Amino acid sequence: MAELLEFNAYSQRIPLMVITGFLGSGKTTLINHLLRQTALQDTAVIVNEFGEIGVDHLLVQAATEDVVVIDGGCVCCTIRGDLLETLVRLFEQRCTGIIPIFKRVIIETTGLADPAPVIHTLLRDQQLNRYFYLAGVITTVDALYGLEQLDQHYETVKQAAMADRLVLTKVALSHSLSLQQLQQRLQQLNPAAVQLLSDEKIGVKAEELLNIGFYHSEDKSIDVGQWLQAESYAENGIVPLDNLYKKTESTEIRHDRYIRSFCIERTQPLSWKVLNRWFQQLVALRGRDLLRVKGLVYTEETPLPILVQGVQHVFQSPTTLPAWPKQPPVSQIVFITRNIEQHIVDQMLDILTHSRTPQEMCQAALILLGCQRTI
Ligand SMILES: Nc1nc2c(ncn2[C@@H]2O[C@H](COP(=O)(O)OP(=O)(O)OP(=O)(O)O)[C@@H](O)[C@H]2O)c(=O)[nH]1
Repeated sequence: MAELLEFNAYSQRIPLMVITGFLGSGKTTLINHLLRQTALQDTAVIVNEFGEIGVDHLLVQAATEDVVVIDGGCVCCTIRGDLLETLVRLFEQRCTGIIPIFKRVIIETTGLADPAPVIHTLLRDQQLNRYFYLAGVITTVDALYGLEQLDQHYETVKQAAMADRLVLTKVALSHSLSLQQLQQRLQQLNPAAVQLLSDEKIGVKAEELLNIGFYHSEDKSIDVGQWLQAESYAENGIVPLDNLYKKTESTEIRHDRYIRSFCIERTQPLSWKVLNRWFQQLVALRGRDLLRVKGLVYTEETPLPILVQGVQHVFQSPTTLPAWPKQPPVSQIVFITRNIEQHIVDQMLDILTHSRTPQEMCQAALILLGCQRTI
């Protein structure tokens, strides 16, 4: 996390939304629903394989080699080469009038894949960040098989942990008790992500999936409060995660059992150097287990808030925002981790804040190294 980004660059960039979710959890079905709605016209959709898009052929207006233009001006295209290449190519085609001027991009990830590499590219690639920004992550969770998938596939846990919105699909097929249990587990796993219920016939309202990041491109407004939802992490801390498993005798590995979500708060301004060192130690020693980090920090160097976000070992360049959402200013950094406890992360920040010598700073790293790691 080196240079600070100025916020005003955002208004000139195109928002990117990632739709992820386990194999067969309903990503394509959801996208098909969304593309039919006027609120999501002027959207470009990128999928991994052309055949997979399954866009309703009745919607298709024109097709070239790897791009389909849909009624209403949406564009669907396949990843040829890598994601970066595809996005740049789409942007060029948009500028030269080969395809309609889209206002946002949806990227559908493959069901079995870890969504982190896609998110890393979107957060960090400098060429891409000149034209686009990551506006949010939407994760589909199968209401019928979601509980089982959370138990058995760490990818499902990661996909849910990285989400800004969770869309529970196939709700009409699921039993109300298991749906409730799934919602509870997802709430524990990712307390800030709003859960939307969906089914093949109903879908979800496009408006509920727009404006899910801190910057709303539609009206160029900022809403860090709803993006961060720091309060939901505080409430979440009251319920021990393991309580959700008491009713079962099963000894299977339950991947989400090791997920922790919490918010670190400081009312006093922090040194940017200290914050940087804190993130660097966390990333260097446990980057793999930092599933999602989002925060607004109050530093000694500027009266303005600085926004930080990262997924595992990749952080976006920190961005200075024009004003605090509320007074007095306070640093709030939310974490979703695998097997890293709040008190460790909290203690590390305290140690680094009061350290004077390199030996003292090492103490913070030693605490993290000393905590249980294996799962
Ligand atoms: N009843 C019902 N079926 C659904 C729903 N969503 C998806 N399906 C069905 O589930 C199957 C998989 O849906 P897709 O939308 O292809 O899922 P996907 O996540 O895109 O699948 P992959 O790309 O293979 O990972 C299809 O047969 C859909 O018709 C839903 O909400 N309700």
